[in-house]
Amino acid sequence: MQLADLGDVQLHYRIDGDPDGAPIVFANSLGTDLRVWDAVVDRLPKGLRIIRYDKRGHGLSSCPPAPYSMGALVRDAERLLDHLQVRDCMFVGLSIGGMIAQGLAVKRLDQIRALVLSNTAAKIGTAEMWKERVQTVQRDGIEALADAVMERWFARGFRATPELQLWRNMLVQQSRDGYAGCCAAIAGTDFYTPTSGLRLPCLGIAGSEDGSTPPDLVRETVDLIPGSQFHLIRRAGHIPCVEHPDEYAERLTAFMRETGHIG
Ligand SMILES: O=C(O)CC1=CCC(=O)O1
Repeated sequence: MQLADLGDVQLHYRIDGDPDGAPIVFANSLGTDLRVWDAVVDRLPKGLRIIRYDKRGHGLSSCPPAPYSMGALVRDAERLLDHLQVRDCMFVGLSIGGMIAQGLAVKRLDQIRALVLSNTAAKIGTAEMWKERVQTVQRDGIEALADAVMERWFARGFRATPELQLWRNMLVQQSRDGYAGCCAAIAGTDFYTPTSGLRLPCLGIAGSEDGSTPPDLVRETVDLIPGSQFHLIRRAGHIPCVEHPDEYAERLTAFMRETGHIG
């Protein structure tokens, strides 16, 4: 558990695995922290340098005043990777983390050699929808959204398990300002044109029951990058790394082998 002081923001990050291994970086979604990757990290092959971080306003990172821009979130990731001297990583971005991944790949191809765009899109929702969400959070807190968010995050079967409450707790314990700040960043993001210009190995991952970024939307985004692969996880919502870590880690590992990221 470490903190990178980037001046205007302090980012909490964690590194597991082999310090000299091939780097894989994970960026999580709105209202979550780096614990969403715990089960996947446990299932990855040995010998990787596994880096996870909490974006601004989330987890144990600091929370600058909202709103945030996508440019700021991308710059945070860029500065963190420079701070850690990361080059040629595989970058796995979940939802808003996948938007950060697209922005970073456009800006710093020296840092990223392959992308995993999980449950994300070039554009998510409408500006109006995000504006309403910001208003609700600022007025009534994250708790007011939590039940609806659980329906999008997880498929029906998982929602019936006691584990659901843990993830609901994680959501409502996030900072109200940090959550609203990131909603504003998503509202202002449309990466269709820049992402269309990307040329690097890309894997899209979608959940069959994802209520936030349905499979067709994920596929439409990864299809912007020629040669991309697409993997659908069945009986999964928006956070399949939590619901189906075995399948998720297997697919990541296969992609790392196919792209030569690991031997
Ligand atoms: O809360 C949701 O709808 C899920 C989500 C959208 C963008 C993101 O990062 O999470």
